[in-house]
Amino acid sequence: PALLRALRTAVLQGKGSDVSQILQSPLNFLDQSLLKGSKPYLTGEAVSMADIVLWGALHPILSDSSFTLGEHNSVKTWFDRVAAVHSCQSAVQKVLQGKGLQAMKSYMQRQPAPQNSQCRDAQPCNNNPAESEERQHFVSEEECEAAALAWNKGLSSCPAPDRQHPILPQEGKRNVLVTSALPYVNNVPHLGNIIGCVLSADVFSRYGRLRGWNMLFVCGTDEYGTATENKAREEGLTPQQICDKYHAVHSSIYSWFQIDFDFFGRTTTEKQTEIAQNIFWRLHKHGYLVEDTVEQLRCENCQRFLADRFVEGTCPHCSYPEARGDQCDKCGRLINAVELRDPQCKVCRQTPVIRSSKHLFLDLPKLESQLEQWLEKSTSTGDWTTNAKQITHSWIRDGLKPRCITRDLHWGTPVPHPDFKEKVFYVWFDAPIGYLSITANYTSEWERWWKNPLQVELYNFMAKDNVPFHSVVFPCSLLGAQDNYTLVNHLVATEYLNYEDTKFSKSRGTGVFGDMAKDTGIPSDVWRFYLLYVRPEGQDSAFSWADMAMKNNSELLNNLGNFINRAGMFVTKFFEGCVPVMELQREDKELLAVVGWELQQYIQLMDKVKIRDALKHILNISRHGNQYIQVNQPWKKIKGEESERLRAGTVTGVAVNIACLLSVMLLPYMPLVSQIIRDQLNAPQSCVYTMLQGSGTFVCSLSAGHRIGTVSPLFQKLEAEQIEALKKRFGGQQVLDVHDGDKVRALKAQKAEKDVIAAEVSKLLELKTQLALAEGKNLEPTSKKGKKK
Ligand SMILES: Nc1ncnc2c1ncn2[C@@H]1O[C@H](COP(=O)(O)OP(=O)(O)OP(=O)(O)O)[C@@H](O)[C@H]1O
Ligand SMILES: N[C@@H](CCS)C(=O)O
Repeated sequence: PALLRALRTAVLQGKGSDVSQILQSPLNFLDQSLLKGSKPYLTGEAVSMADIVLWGALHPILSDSSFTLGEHNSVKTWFDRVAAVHSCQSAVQKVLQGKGLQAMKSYMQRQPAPQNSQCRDAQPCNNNPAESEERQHFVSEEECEAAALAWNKGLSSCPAPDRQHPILPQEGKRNVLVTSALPYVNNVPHLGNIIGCVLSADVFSRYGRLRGWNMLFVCGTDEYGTATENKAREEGLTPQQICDKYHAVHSSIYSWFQIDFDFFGRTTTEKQTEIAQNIFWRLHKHGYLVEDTVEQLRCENCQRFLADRFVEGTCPHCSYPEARGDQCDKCGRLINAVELRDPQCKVCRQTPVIRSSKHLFLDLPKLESQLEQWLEKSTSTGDWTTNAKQITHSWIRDGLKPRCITRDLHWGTPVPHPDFKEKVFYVWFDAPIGYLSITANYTSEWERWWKNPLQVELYNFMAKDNVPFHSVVFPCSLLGAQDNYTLVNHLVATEYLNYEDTKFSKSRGTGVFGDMAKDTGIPSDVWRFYLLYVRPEGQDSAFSWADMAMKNNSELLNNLGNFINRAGMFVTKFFEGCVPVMELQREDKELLAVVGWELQQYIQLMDKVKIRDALKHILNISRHGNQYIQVNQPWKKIKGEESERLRAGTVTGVAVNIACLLSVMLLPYMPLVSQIIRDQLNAPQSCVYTMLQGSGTFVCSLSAGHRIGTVSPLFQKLEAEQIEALKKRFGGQQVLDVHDGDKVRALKAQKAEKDVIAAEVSKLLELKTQLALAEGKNLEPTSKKGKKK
């Protein structure tokens, strides 16, 4: 980063004279390293890759006549030595073509402008090896002293917040109600579903608890509607059986991912019927429901109206050929099923016909001005993600239309109106009411959360496709019901996580699914870490096996794990397991200030639910820590004279305290690893609640004399072959699983025609062959085992 700044200043701004100052600190560091190493090259007696890379990077600046190396004699000698290498000389010719620094101009113009201005122009800039061009905080004398003062205060006796159920809003507390979108109960959740809703909400809830807020985190399965009816048909089970089966599947996957709900419920309950019908009658009473006759698709073969997910066809907006009857997966637009081009019944693939039926509509246009008033307040005072604001804005801009809230189905909350008694509520009218009914199943005092907007702050977590239902349709239901409901204050929507190069899809079986993650043998904390590292914040992102291995090996193993393990091992090996006496020098105080600054950035970002960005600051801290250990070399100093041993002690003590801080910051992301670190360090429980208070303070939590526990490595390397094997094993299996386990069995259970079953069996065999080929297995002739002669 310092070099990029120097180049920018010299090449684009023509301020060559500022370059020495910008590069001073990294060049000091390099000079000292060369001096200490007393070797001709960076890593030893022979020129290495490190020499070539660093020399090549520095060459344009250092070889420019306007720049003088001043006191940096070791750098100068080294630089000239590498420059004498023949291939380096020819590379210089080829790249700079005799134009010197100006040859870099077009390259520099293509580089993004630095975004973070922590390190102001003309100030010395430390080199931060983080991936981005992010700058380290430049530390003043006052900041160093303030950091040392704060550190010396140590832990306060902050009491652990109680988490006694039922959790209810409390006077004088920040009462935070967190929901994550209720996943449909029609299949096993994939990694996209997990990061999009439950995992993000979990991280924020855990963080809120550490901040001492009074948090309630509720979620549950969304069980009504065509998704369930379809699945029941496919599996030859009743909708209730499907709900019971997949509710258990979801619960067990979330518990493996350590999603710490206060309550995980479901929507098929009496409370749901009671509350949904109550809201319905209130809307009816206040005149926000209108009747209309609508044209609907009906499959004469199946003898049913084809609502929502029972029908597929070409999207009238973007021509995506597999759009559903309620929403297009590609453009995200909501669709009226009769508008689909070439519609097909999803069950029998016949073309449906159009029939009319009488329905009830939520009168959104009548609620529009109330909605806009509320939206203006909520979006300006709360933390709505940019996509949430944009999607909502585009809905309002296009003008609201009445929305049908009833369906001709069986599996749903019954519409209580006598003229519509054959119908049920549309799942998107019903599902968000699930948040209320699930809370009601948790505590009879649920209204203290849900009818208490002055005392409660509501955060809704979801992915982008769910936004309009949470920002427009559901708020309109609640506003129209006029019962002082708590409306969303912070709508947090992710973009999509893609699988390698394609979209995750439950119904299409693409991607890695929750149950597979468990079978990989990779710990759930590592899955959490990687998903949060690539959380689609601001733009779509992608899960990639190779990238997961790389992040595990570089960030977790080499950076974070390495630092924490080394810090603990030094205490164990050199100080008999007791934290040594620390006498802080300027360099240590500077580190305390830098770490404190990273901690404050983390808190500011987490407060704004920038979960992915905040994680980078944890990794920055361990990078600073590694550098600090590397420069100070306590393993050497411990063998020196008294003053050196004291120095080794200070460095070890500071490092192990940073490790303790890291365990606290990591808790929302990797709860198990966080606990293991604190167990290894035998850290006092109060450290968890002290350091994240206010704007964040890095205090000494393991003081001299503190005895730590047994230290052991935290992470394991993921080998390339292992990842390749996992990719093959899990990459495309879901299609086969669904096919194998469900379809053929269901057809047999339904006593389908022989040739229909035979067709499915042959598809299944084909898939098995493809899978075997993908796994590199030899193809055996089909076994005749068990066949009757
Ligand atoms: N790729 C994704 N990345 C992030 N969140 C997602 C992704 N796909 C779905 N979600 C979110 O997960 C939740 C469940 O979505 P849903 O059940 O529609 O999953 P799906 O894979 O799109 O299913 P299907 O393919 O059957 O439509 C919703 O909150 C949705 O916004
Ligand atoms: N079941 C919906 C969310 C309802 S809040 C979905 O999974 O998209």
